[in-house]
Parts: sequence; C-alpha cells; structure tokens
Amino acid sequence: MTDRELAAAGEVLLFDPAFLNPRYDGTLWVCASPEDVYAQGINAVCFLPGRGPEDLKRCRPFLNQFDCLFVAVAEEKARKALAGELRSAALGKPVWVPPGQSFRGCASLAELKSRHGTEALESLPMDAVELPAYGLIDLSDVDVEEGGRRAVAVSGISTLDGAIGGFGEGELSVWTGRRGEGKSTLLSQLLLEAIDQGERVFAYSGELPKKLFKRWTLVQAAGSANLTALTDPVTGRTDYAVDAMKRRRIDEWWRGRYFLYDLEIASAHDEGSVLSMMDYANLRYGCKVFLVDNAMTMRFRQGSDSDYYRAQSAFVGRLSEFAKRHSCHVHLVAHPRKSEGKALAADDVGGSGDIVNRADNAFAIERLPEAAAEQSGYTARLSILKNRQFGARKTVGLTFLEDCRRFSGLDGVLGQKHYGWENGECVQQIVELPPDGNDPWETSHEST
Ligand SMILES: Nc1ncnc2c1ncn2[C@@H]1O[C@H](COP(=O)(O)OP(=O)(O)OP(=O)(O)O)[C@@H](O)[C@H]1O
Repeated sequence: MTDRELAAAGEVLLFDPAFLNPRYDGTLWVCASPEDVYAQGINAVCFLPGRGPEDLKRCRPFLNQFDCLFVAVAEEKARKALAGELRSAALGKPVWVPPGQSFRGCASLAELKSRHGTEALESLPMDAVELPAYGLIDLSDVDVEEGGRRAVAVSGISTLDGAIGGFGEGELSVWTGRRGEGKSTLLSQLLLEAIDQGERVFAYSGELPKKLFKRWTLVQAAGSANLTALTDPVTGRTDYAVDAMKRRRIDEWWRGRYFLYDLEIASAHDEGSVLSMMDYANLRYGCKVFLVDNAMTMRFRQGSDSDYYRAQSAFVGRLSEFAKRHSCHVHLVAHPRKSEGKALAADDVGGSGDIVNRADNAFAIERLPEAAAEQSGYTARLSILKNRQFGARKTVGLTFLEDCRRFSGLDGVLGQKHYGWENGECVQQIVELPPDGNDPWETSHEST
C-alpha cells in the first residue's frame, strides 16, 4: 500500500497502518469505535468523526486493496444502518454482515473479545451473509406480470392503437407539431378517452386559462349531437356550447377523475412544482395518465438560456422516471425546432435533439392543406416517429370535427362516440322545473 493511498484513507478512516495487510486477509473490518479497531487488530478501521460511507469514494485506491467489507458492529440498529450505507455508496465491494447472535449479547467487539476470547472474534465472519450488490440484480429475481406490457389507456383510433398497442405503463410519449396543428386538442381528447376507460387523469396546460380549457373539453366530451350552435349576429361566426344540464352531467361524470393543474398558483410553471403535483395526483387520487402541455411553458431549474436545452432534456428524463416509478403514462407536448419546410422528423422535436431519445413514443400531428385534404379524404395526419415497444412507423389519417373539436379515425367512430356521462355513468339529478314549465334539458344554454 502506498503512502498516498494511506494518506487519502487517513482523511476518512482511523486505523493503524502497521496492522494493515490486505495480502494476509482481503477482508476490511469496518468497526464502530477506535476500541473495536484495537480489539480486532488486523485490517480494522472505523470512521473519523464527521465521516461516513459516502466519503470512502475519496479513498478508492485504498479500498481496492481489499476484496470485501465486513460490518463489524455489535449494536443491531447501527450495524444495519452502516451495512445499508456501505451498500448504497456503490463502492464496488461485496458487503458482509454478521447476524446479531454472533455477538453473544456483547455491545462491542472489545467486550466480545474480553468475555469470549479471540476465537469469538475470529469466528464472526463465518456466519456472515453477503448483501446483494447495490444496483446489480439477478434477472431471475425480477418479478414480471404474466401477459407482458400493459397499456394504461388506448386512443380509440384503431389504426394507432393497433400499431403501438395503446399507451403503455411506465412510458413517456412526446407529441410534436407546428403551432395550431391540433396537439392540445387531440391530447385533451385522449384524456377523455382514458377517463372513459376508467382511469384518472392529470393535465398541466401551460397556455390555456382554466375556463377556456374546460369549455373546449366540455364540447369534446359532449359530442356533436349534444351541442347548441350559437351564431354571433355581428360576425356571423358560429361557436358551440353545451347547455347547463348536460354540463352538470358531464361534471358528475369526470368529478374525481380529471385533475387540472391550477395556473394561478405562484409557482405554476416551475418544473419542481408541476412534478410534485403530479406525484400528489398519483398518490392521492390514483391518476395514471398525465398530460404536460407543453415543454416551452415550463420554467426549468437552471435559469440561463445556454442551459435551457440541457434543462429541458433533464426535465424530460424526470418525466420518464416519473412514468416508470408510478407505472403511469405521461404525454408531453414539445414544439419542433423548425416551423417551416418538410415533414417533421424525430430529430426536429425540442431543441436538444435528445428529447425523443428519452421518450418511448414520439408522434407528430399536422393539418393538411385543403387540396391535400380533398385528395386524401382526411384533414389531419398523425405520424408515429418512434415506438420503442414495437418499432411501429406509420402515418394515420384523421378527420377533425370542428363543432365538437374531436379527431376521429377514418372509420368515424370517435366523432359519434358517446362518453360515459351519456350512458348513465353519473349521479341522478333532481331538477326543479323552471316557472315557465319548459323542459330544462332543452332550454338551458348559458355558457360556462
Ligand atoms: N385539423 C384541424 N382542422 C381544423 N382546426 C383544427 C385542427 N386541429 C386543431 N384545430 C383547431 O385549431 C386550434 C388550435 O389547436 P390546438 O391548440 O390543439 O393546436 P396546438 O398544436 O396545440 O397549438 P400550439 O402549438 O399553439 O399549442 C383549435 O381551435 C383547434 O380546434
């Protein structure tokens, strides 16, 4: 052992260099106190005051002389704690721990030696068990459910679902597209689909005030057959509204299932705030489908512009970890780098290029120019840019219904779909008839 190695170790550990000889025995005894170091004698150390297992990284060359670490601590709680810390410090050394009974009721190595002799000390390693290495697992111990990957929800667009197998547990989907091409609209529809499939959802919608968000979502949930056309007498422009009775039924349907992140709180766009609210929504309400719309409205931890893309990429990494940790599906909207020119590709997403690397799926959505729409028979196009699970690459034609803001596959099913609120999945309402005696289901058209 060199003087340099000993000097580095001497900043973390207390030991007697004269009693260190890894060639004699490759086991380094990590003791609780200088008395125990002295009692053991050969190859024994303890931590200097204020030092701990994390500091051992500073003296790796010293540690590398030994084959394994032996937790020579009599007191049970302290022994378990030290063993855990040594293991998680990822020092690349096996950690051996003796069972409590090996200490024969003694509070220290020194006491064990004085009461039961040197042999009692020497036999300690014989009963020890090796802790599994931190970060390295035996594949046979990995528990997987029968049936493989599980989709948290499907889109309802049969061609898309057939290609990607639905939106999987623990996965992150990135959605891109130029401004106003329909990303938010399609994603809000996907959340409704998830609710209809029995899931609870969370939405961070960085650009839409809550009333507008709700109005648009209501129209989608209602569907064409339940909308009232309101034409502005001045401009002639027609907008669509859901009457108060139906609004109430829809509210009952998604109550407790649809959680919207409130943009009015002070830290609204801070990534930490959004992520912790997502945690909360999962743990408290069981939300499984998350929408983060969009990356550009988020305020990342690093402030400077030069760090922006790195911070955005790190945020995408955190979203991916979140999805895995909670077995959820996260949808993230990320704008493309360039806004003009040819069809969008995976490399165009975000600014750093590696957003798509971190995602499990990437999709681009675009509106078709009128002529192309007429020729193809559909008005929008959804392209699968990446699909980790099946490697699917596909372009799916969609039609857009302007009144109810719904996208539908070419089969038209989603445009006509009746969500749960129409199928009795809501609380029965008791309604007082208005004095004029008219049917309240037909007459009430106030806007939200
Ligand atoms: N294919 C389409 N045809 C006609 N109108 C559409 C289509 N897609 C979306 N719209 C309408 O365009 C407007 C903008 O859509 P949306 O907010 O979903 O776009 P976006 O891609 O999320 O935009 P941004 O990037 O600005 O957030 C909405 O009023 C929506 O109803």
